Amino acid sequence: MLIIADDKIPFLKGVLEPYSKILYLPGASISNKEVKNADALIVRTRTKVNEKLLKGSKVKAVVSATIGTDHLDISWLEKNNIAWSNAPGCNSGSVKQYIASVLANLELKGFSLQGKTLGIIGVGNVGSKIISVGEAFGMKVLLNDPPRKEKEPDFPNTDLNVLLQLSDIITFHVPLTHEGPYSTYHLFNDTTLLMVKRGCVLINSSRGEVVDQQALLKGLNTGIINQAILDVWENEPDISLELQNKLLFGTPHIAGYAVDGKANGSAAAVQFLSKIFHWDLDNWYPQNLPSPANMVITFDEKDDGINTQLAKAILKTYDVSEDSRRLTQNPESFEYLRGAYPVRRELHCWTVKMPKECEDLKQRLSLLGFRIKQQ
Ligand SMILES: NC(=O)c1ccc[n+]([C@@H]2O[C@H](COP(=O)([O-])OP(=O)(O)OC[C@H]3O[C@@H](n4cnc5c(N)ncnc54)[C@H](O)[C@@H]3O)[C@@H](O)[C@H]2O)c1
Ligand SMILES: O=C(O)[C@H](O)[C@H](O)COP(=O)(O)O
Repeated sequence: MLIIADDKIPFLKGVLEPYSKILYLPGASISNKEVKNADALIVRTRTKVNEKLLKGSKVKAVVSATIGTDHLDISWLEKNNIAWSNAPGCNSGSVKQYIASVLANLELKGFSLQGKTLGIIGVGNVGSKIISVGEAFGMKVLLNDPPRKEKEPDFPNTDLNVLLQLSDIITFHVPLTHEGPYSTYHLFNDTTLLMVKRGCVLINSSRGEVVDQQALLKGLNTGIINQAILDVWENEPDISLELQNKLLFGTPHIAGYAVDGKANGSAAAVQFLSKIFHWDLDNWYPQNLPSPANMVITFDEKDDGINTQLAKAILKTYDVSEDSRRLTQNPESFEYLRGAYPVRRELHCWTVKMPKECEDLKQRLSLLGFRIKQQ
């Protein structure tokens, strides 16, 4: 048996070898020639899994160690009886930390978040975790997810245009889709630009093509949009330098790249194949995940306001401005920066040591997912 695996998926080496021959290849270079004799594929977003790749092969199963599925031609896979899966929710905690870090930076730059409105478009695994980030900073939170509203009549949906008009910060967490009533390709465009509250902040960490970059540029050039933060871009890795220069932060598609998110993705991939090929890895999970040396945060800046304290705690776990700086220095290193990503652990891995009297701060830190130790 032969499995082809993307060589950038961590924690896999040695795990599947007792069950199959494994060929590790760079994701973008996996082609029909290599795949011909494979039984299964383990991919990331960089491998387009479609008829061109799989035609004439004996592949029986494809798994992507990612949340997104827009690189998989699902209808072709299903028509050809090829079992497939992604890793739902795997790095949602990592994206939560990314958005928390963006908000923390905004707070410390003087964009006071208390009482402002956060509009979340797409409220699935990631979007639902962003609600508590907004609430922790004392923001009002509006949600837009028409597919959920259709299935769950009680879902508190805000019409897209209303959300755009009322939100000080708009953040996208939708899948990239090109068809159907809820298609998201260029969901943000010239028309929706005219709906937003003047001076708003736009964040996109979903897929680049959800936001029409020309419309975003127009928004930034005219002041309709005050600041924009992009983790995902049209035409990755060839990003628009004109746009990059106008962003508050631009990062190389790493919002989901905390160690925890990657470990969850690898585990989901292994467990999926284990069930199909009847190995005894149905509950497999990577051991000894790498961590920073010290994951304890001590609070003593009692004079800071509560949102400043929250922001400082978040930035001790992860500062998005550092990822943005690295990409600004080397925009052509987009893929390199992804491959050589430093160790980052999600918020729930960090302990905050704090004085007993700060009950409100404690609640807000808990909303963000921190472990709390009161002294
Ligand atoms: N930048 C990164 O590193 C990173 C990491 C993880 C996920 N992502 C992207 O974020 C997307 C969302 O992740 P998720 O785990 O929350 O996915 P999910 O499938 O759990 O949730 C997506 C939500 O979007 C909703 N939706 C679909 N079309 C919509 C529309 N037109 N308007 C509003 N809502 C709509 C769906 O109903 C669903 O609730 C992924 O598909 C992936 O593309 C990016
Ligand atoms: O869809 C996802 O899970 C994320 O976008 C993920 O971070 C993609 O990572 P990649 O497969 O490109 O390494």
